[in-house]
Amino acid sequence: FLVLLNFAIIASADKNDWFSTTAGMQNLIDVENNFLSTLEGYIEGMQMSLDKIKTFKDIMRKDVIPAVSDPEVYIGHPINQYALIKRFALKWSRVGELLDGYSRKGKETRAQYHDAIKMLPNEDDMIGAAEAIARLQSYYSLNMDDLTNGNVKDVTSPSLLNSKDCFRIGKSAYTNRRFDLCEIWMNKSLELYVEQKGITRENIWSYLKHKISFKTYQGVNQTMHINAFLEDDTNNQESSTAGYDIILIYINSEVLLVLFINRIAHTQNYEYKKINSTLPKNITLHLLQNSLTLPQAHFVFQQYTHFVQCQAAWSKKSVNVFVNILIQVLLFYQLLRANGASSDGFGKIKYRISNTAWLDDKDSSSVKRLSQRLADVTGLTGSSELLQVANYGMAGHYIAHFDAMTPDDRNENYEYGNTGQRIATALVYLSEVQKGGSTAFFYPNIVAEPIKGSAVFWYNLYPSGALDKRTLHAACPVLIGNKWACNKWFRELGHEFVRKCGLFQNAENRMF
Ligand SMILES: O=C(O)CCC(=O)C(=O)O
Ligand SMILES: [Fe+2]
Repeated sequence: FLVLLNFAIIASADKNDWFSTTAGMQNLIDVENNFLSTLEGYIEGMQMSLDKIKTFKDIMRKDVIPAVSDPEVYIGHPINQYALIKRFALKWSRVGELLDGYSRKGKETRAQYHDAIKMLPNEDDMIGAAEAIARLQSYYSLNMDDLTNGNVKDVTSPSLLNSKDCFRIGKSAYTNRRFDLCEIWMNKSLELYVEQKGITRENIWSYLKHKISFKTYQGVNQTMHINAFLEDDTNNQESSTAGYDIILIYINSEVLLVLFINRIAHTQNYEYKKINSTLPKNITLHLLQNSLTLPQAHFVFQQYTHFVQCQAAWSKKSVNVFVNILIQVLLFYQLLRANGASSDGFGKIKYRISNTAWLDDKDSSSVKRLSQRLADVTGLTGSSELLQVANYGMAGHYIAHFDAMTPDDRNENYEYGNTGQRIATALVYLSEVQKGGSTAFFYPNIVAEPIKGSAVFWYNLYPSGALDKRTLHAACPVLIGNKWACNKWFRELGHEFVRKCGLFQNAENRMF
């Protein structure tokens, strides 16, 4: 502006022959002086703006250094995930404002950021990230002091949660009607409060003032709902002791499967945070039994029909190769945020936080081999769905559900398609998860820990076609690590003769 002004003064003056008199030349000195102050002002402005950019850049660089040093480990930690989303949603999104919009280079750079930012994490992701932290804290009863210091069960993060972060997390809990969690986070926000832009103590108090109503809030408790749903069945079942038989199955001297066969145990405890019995992770070799042929393996497999954890123990090396190929195949697919029915219609849902892709046997020889292997071992060679690969996100989970449709679903007129119900599920783990991410089975009260290359198999239906409510299961939130898994769902069509009806409604699954 100043530069223009000075030009204006000169332009408005008559053009003299400056050389013809010294009197006028004095004006030139004033003009020069003005020019200099103008330039100095300009430089100072530029300098300030550069300093701002440099400060911003330095702060960002400091945050990014630990991320680039080992991205996979970094991303496996929930507080880092939160920090990463926050950097994009709240910091990178504003970088354009710092850049000068006048020079050609400045304009270009601004435009580049602007275009890229549209694709990157935004406010919605920030809310999702805040919800994820609240979910982890509550499911795994994480210590709040540790958590805000970036320590999750002794795995540390260079990122911390400040008062504003706690406020944001508390707010998301409030929106989700988790007033109990809102209170915890708002109290923490108050504790960590220091004078800063965009948040006052009053803001925090405005949430805490609702404390009385928090306490009296009676929400619909999903766990209670599930208990009620299962109650009629639990009374009818005879109880048996929990325990596992372990059988290893060899094919051509290569271990094909390890079966963990558990006998069903009864419990009234359906909350997954309370489940602490885990399946044994390391298989002891002295439990090895006889080497079997594929039909024999098939036969043994069929004897144990309820909850079977089968460890695909083909050599560790080939498991890695297989997994890598599968994940590479995935790169050609767009992973989509898992959709499902919710009260808001079909769309983004909170009960399942994962991205999924459907892979066809035609897509790659490894997909085909996996489908074939699952069909061979289970004997379910009839209709099945494409392989569904899932990658879980921040605190990624899937709340208690049945894979098959429930009578309620049917009332809502969901269609089975022309292949019928999902009679069975094979859930194959494609990665291990450092902490969390287990699959919880409520009725036998066991959790399957993801073991890369292993699978859990169960029938969702009795042979009569009735839903087996004991298959209620959930994916527990991923606490630390990256979880990849895939589902193969076998449908009814084509299995009519493979899996015949028993003589009564709840006849157990058993092959003859
Ligand atoms: O990932 C898991 O542990 C369970 C997934 C699941 O139950 C499903 O996708 O239906
Ligand atoms: Fe499931």
